[in-house]
Amino acid sequence: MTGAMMPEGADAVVMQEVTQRDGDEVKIFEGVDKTGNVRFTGESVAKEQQVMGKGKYLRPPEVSMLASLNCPEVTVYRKPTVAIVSTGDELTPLGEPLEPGKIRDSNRYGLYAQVEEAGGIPIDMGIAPDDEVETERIFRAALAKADALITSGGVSVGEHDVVKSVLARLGKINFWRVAMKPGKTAGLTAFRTENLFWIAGNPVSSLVVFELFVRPALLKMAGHTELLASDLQSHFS
Ligand SMILES: Nc1nc2c(c(=O)[nH]1)N[C@H]1C(S)=C(S)[C@@H](COP(=O)(O)OP(=O)(O)OC[C@H]3O[C@@H](n4cnc5c(N)ncnc54)[C@H](O)[C@@H]3O)O[C@H]1N2
Ligand code: MOO
Repeated sequence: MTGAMMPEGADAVVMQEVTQRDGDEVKIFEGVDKTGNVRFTGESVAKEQQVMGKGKYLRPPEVSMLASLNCPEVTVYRKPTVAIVSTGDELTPLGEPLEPGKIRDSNRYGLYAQVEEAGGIPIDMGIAPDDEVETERIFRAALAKADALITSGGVSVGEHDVVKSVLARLGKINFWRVAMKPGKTAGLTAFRTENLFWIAGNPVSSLVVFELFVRPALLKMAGHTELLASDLQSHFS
């Protein structure tokens, strides 16, 4: 009877597999330590012991622990909503035929998956053309419903690279260009309380810049205190 209260006077339990019933008697074939197979009140969590603190990530074990302590509700951070835009007239979404000179848009789908994996809620804002007015309209629409924006492509110095001038109008450019490769054209604009991350169009840049700059920011927005993967922490220290 696993889980039952100990009968009065008993202080250990023998597993029934090592016993044999013989009328009113029980034969026991294996010894058991005093208090063997007994769980005591307060054994896993002592009275007034703190089981988890602020900034703790609620994974399945934490949820199970909260349930065992009869905590049906806890205060949590809201998951950040993150709008994702690909920019460039050459881009073709999935499912459409690829015309000569066109490139399949892969960043938007990769970034979507990265946002989900980092615990955010992605909002797909589609592809913005190489046109300042339309790009600004799409960015503003995105920021009306998201806590952050990630835009890829059009951030270099070419005449079709309209993203930088739109982002300069929208807010304060905190940085643009980082001494790394891939990803050297990464930048960050602050708009009200929202962060706008700009990433080069190169698909490898997109993946790497997200991991280095965007993921830690999203984790911070979601209340996490450990922002860098352990292998990155050791690399930076
Ligand atoms: N004069 C200079 N030219 C370039 C420089 C520089 O410093 N000076 N840096 C180079 C580097 S490094 C990169 S990276 C690119 C970054 O420029 P952009 O962000 O403006 O990138 P795009 O031209 O828009 O795209 C680069 C490449 O990636 C393709 N792309 C764009 N978006 C997507 C997408 N959503 N999915 C898949 N592929 C995408 C795009 O078609 C281009 O082939 O600038 C260099 N030039
Ligand atoms: O340095 Mo560019 O930003 O490859 O990718």
